[in-house]
Amino acid sequence: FHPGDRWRLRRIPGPRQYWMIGNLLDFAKEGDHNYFNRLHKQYGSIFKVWILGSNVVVATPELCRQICLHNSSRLQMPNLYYGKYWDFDNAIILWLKGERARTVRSAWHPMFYSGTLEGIVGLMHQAADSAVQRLSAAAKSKDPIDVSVVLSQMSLQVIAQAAFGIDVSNPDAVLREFDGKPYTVSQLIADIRTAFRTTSNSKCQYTQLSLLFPFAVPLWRWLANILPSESHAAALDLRNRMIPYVEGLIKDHAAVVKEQDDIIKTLNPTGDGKERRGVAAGSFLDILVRTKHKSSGASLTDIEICNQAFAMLMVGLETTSSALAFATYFLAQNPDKAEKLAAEIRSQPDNPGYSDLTEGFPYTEAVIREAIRLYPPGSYVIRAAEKDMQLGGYKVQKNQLLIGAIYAIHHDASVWPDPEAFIPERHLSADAVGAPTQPHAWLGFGEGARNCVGGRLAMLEAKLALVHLFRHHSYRLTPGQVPLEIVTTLTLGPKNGVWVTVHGPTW
Ligand code: HEM
Repeated sequence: FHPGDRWRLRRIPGPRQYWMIGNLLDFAKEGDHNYFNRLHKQYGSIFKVWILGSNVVVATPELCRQICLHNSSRLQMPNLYYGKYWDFDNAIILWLKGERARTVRSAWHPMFYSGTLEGIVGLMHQAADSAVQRLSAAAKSKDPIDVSVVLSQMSLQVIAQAAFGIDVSNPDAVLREFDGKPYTVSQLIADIRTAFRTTSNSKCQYTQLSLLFPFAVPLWRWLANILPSESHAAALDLRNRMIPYVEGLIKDHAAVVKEQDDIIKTLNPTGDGKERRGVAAGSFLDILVRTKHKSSGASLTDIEICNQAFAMLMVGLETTSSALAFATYFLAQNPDKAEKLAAEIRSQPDNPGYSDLTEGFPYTEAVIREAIRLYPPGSYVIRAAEKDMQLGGYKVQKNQLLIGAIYAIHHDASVWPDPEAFIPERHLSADAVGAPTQPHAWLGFGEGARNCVGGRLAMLEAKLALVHLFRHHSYRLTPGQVPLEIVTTLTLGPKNGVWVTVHGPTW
């Protein structure tokens, strides 16, 4: 069906590809992490698959690093939307390329400077305190609780407050009204989850058809809008709420900025209003509104700003809370490690500040890194080859889609001894038992110019959360969850949550 691809990649090993569907069925059935892991064991460090296009998959730290360092764009998913928000999907950071990607990424960076992060540590303590209160209530009632839900509410509280100053602690609080109907915090949370699930829309038949027959995209777009699939309809529906909501925030922000400028000008008529310009810690919107495109000097459009705001809520929520849920899962299974963690936490001040958290708590950090190693929320990276290149002894051509199979690398016994075991100590020193046998083997935040921008925020929040969760409580898994069921949408997360019973500080 794709004779050109078949011929070009003929020397690279890989599973049999079926007419039209390639390897899509196995990929969908097994989940990307299991599928690439199995193929890595069968075919080695480099192999080819066909999943909505031909892909060359690499599964060693060195090759993964090579594709990430030499290429800085990914696959662009087809845009199947109509109407006033059609441009929205063209601004998703994950798919941006070249100068536009650099500008938009640079708008994210100040969010993660030390000064900004220092400013939101207090907020993180508050959010973690609320999570602990819910866990204490579960300890009292002795009822099992899904810790992933508690952690995801905590992450949302942090990210929504830090980025927009929205208080999401009350699920019934009304954020705005649309056509006289209230838009509440719980609806926003549901919308973020749907947005996350439908971002790449790879399970929608029209997306699949567009990737199979790209020349007919206008036809698939038309069909998607008159006969939408379930996921396309959900994605459209939430755009009609979330985009006006964020647009409203931008308008409010502009009004506040103008008011402040007016006050400053009244107090200091010769000034130019720059006194206000110090970036208020946590105001992602403020940073975005003032970002200019590097070449044209033009401001970001409202749609671009909305999209980043949207993305911040999505990626900031699911990834960190999944990593924390996984960490709790492994700690609940390994009481000796949980005890060691609790001992480190109890040896430190109650409410550690920014530098205590970033410079201290080595075991806590090792626990998080180990949880992400075993279940990386970003289970693979994608790049498009910028030019013809040699990869693992094979020639690949410009524009070839390349995948770095993070999960498979993290589970490779030749890289990580005893790979299925939860051993946080392996991250503490190069000669520790279980330490990786190769450099750059931990790829939890990706690599290169398109690595995770939010890694520092994620690590800070995760450390602080564990400090709160394990200072006063210990956790036992409710039966029937080993091995944990995993779901992969845009990221990898626990399929049915992580159910635990909550107990006192020690086992
Ligand atoms: C434990 C939590 C997290 C994990 C494991 C994680 C992992 C990843 C991975 C693997 C990538 C792809 C990197 C690559 O292609 O090389 C990525 C990209 C990204 N992450 Fe994270 N992430 C986490 C938290 C966050 C947070 C909290 C934010 C922001 C608030 C964030 C924002 C982003 C963005 C914007 C990108 C795309 C960057 C680009 O395309 O240039 N992430 N993340």
